[in-house]
Amino acid sequence: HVLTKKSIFGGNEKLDKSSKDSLIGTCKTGSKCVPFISCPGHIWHENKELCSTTVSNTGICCTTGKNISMTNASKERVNYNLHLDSETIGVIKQRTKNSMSQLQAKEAQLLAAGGSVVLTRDSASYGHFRNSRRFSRFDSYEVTDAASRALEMSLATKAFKDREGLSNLDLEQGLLMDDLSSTPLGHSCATRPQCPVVVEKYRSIDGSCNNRYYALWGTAMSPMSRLMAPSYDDGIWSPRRSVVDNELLPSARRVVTTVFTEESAVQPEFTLLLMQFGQFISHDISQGLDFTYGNGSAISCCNKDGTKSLPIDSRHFACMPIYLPKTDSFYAGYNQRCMNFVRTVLAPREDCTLGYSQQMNKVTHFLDGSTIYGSSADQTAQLRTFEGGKLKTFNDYGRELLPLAKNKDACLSNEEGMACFESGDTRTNQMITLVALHTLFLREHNRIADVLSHLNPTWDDEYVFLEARQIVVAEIQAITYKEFLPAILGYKTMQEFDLNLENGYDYYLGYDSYINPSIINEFSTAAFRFGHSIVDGRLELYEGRKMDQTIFIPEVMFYPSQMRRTKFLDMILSTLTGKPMQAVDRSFSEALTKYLFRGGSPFGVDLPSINIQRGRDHGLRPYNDYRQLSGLPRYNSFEDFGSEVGEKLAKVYRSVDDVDLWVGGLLEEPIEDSLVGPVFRDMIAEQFLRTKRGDRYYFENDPSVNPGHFSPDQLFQLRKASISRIICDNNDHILISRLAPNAFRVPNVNGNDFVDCHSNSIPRVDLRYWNYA
Ligand code: HEM
Ligand SMILES: [Ca+2]
Repeated sequence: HVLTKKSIFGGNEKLDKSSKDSLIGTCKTGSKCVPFISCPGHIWHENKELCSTTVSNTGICCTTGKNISMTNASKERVNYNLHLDSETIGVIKQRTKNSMSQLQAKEAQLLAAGGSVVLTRDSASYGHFRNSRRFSRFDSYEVTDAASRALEMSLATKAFKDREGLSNLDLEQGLLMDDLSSTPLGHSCATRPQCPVVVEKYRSIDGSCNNRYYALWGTAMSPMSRLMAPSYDDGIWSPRRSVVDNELLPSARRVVTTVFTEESAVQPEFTLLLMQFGQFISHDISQGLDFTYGNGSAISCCNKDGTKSLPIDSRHFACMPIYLPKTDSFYAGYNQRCMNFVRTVLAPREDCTLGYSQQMNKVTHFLDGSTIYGSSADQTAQLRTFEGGKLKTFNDYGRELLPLAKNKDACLSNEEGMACFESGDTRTNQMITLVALHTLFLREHNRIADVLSHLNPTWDDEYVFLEARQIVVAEIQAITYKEFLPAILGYKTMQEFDLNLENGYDYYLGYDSYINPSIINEFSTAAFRFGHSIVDGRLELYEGRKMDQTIFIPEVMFYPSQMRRTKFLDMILSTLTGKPMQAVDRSFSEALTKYLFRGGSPFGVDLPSINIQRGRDHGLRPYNDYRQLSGLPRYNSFEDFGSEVGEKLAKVYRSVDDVDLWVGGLLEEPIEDSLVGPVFRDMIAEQFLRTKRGDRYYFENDPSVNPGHFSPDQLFQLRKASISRIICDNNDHILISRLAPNAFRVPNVNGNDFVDCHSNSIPRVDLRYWNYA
């Protein structure tokens, strides 16, 4: 019996049934059995045909793989074409222009008035804003320009919607399909990259032209994609409201203090390194930036002392401050009633149509080491030495650290003797354990560059750089799919979604040019933020057996100077690989809920509240809608969440259909051997499937797809890559000579026993297979 693997996505490769376990299932010809989430457009189809994706899991027969998102009500969709004639466009254009000038005039007015409309550097909210740091002045200009063009299109959509009397549903269904590029509104559209005619052997730095037909897919500064159309009150950008009476949703902070706790419970199987690697790769694939004023300064939405939010007409249009209840168990003690929150910048739609707003992803959507190399040619150039293919380092008395940041704003303090680092990602200094990972991969690049130069003496700087980068990216991908994802998702899900690496010398044959590799908004704004629950607020550092210190993490956020202590990196790595992470549950360290980025002030910001608010900012639909998307029954009452949590939810939300995605997802029971519940599991698995199947340069792809493909021998080597090997090869060799073979798992449990770094149990990627001389 022969199944067609790629038929639904356009290809027609024949596969033997026995070759892929994930293809168990019987569907009519022309359709494929996939997990529900992989087939969004069809979930709501009347004649849905069920099938089984693995022995135990139910899926759906799917005839299209295009990422079309429809809402529940799409059955009632009326099919009519709207024509944007030149008169209509003229009117819209004029209205948009007026609205834009009004916004600009107001901004200027706010800035001129001064006072509390700009954040002060000493506040915790300014620490939060540091996560939005632009790389350079030019970078800042580019973001602002793209964001304001996108905003223009949103305003144009509003004008059109009002004029034609359209409903929100019309917008959700993407009814406005006319390409406006040749109309007067065209200048607001995304600039389409010019792709080289000759095939490029290496992936571009900004991710452009990865897809041969959709050059923008996955490119830095392009919009995030979505599983489902957004839920906005106006159908365009204003935050959703309660389904009960269209009143405001409960304060995000009130949800946090009512539903979440701050207890510490360890996850005994996995180490803190799993947490830290998770943040590292989340930074590789996603970064939303907050709006700023045109001059780059940080927007404040609260008054100076935080006792109230600024009135709507005297604050920036991107303000969405978080209301802090008078009775708040923590912030009330500091008389705080307002937490700053600024909305994410928008990106022009790829297809130059009118429609709902879309959030920009600042970095390349691909898992391509952009945290190391940057997401623009400009940025990469500043990180390279242009000698021997290497990246710049700061040589601190013989220890190679990340280069020092020139930007005074990159850390809390950037004085003489302190340290503050530069890398391909502007969030590096946020966490000292994150700095440690960046340092390891920087050293790995330079280590590989040295070996390659030695093996191939005729190669010039450029060639060594590109080859070393390609190997480092392959290692990151191998570690992610071989070690990281199985820990998060469990082996069954890895199989069901076809996420495992191929074996031996085989190429992966699943690339599909119809798959949009872009980051899914629901993934980065909710599902992958499950990681905030596994953070431990305190890090115990030891020098051998001697206790060195306990770090309360807010003390080292944007303050990584201790990296300069000789034994510090090794101590950090010992802790990351030796101590268990926290459990995935509804409990968060107070380091994140009370003291985040506090710097010198007595209180910080609350990350869980920010996550909830961010979900509303990005128009994420309520949790229940995504249950349906995953093929699960909707919850009808709060009780369905379990009686204890249900009661808590009922205290804050007025309907189960109001519960925010991030909240609902975290409250789920983990399924089978996975760390997360079914909805988050589906979203994470679907994202990493697209990240793999939609990346032409994915390291296992074959020569017919990947112009920079590896040889079978090289692939065989790359599949040996492991996070333990990366640490063994790139630590300071002062305190670390032994590690467990899988450093994401707690050592000395289930055979994951410490071995010497020279042992074959932590295999090496043998670079002699890159000898072309
Ligand atoms: C010490 C640990 C961490 C800190 C202090 C931290 C802090 C933050 C902050 C401040 C944001 C931006 C929030 C916003 O304004 O919306 C953020 C976003 C995010 N975090 Fe974390 N985080 C940590 C660890 C993690 C981990 C372990 C993961 C995943 C395994 C993770 C996944 C994410 C994701 C996916 C985003 C959204 C990125 C984007 O699209 O902008 N974080 N985090
Ligand atoms: Ca990337």
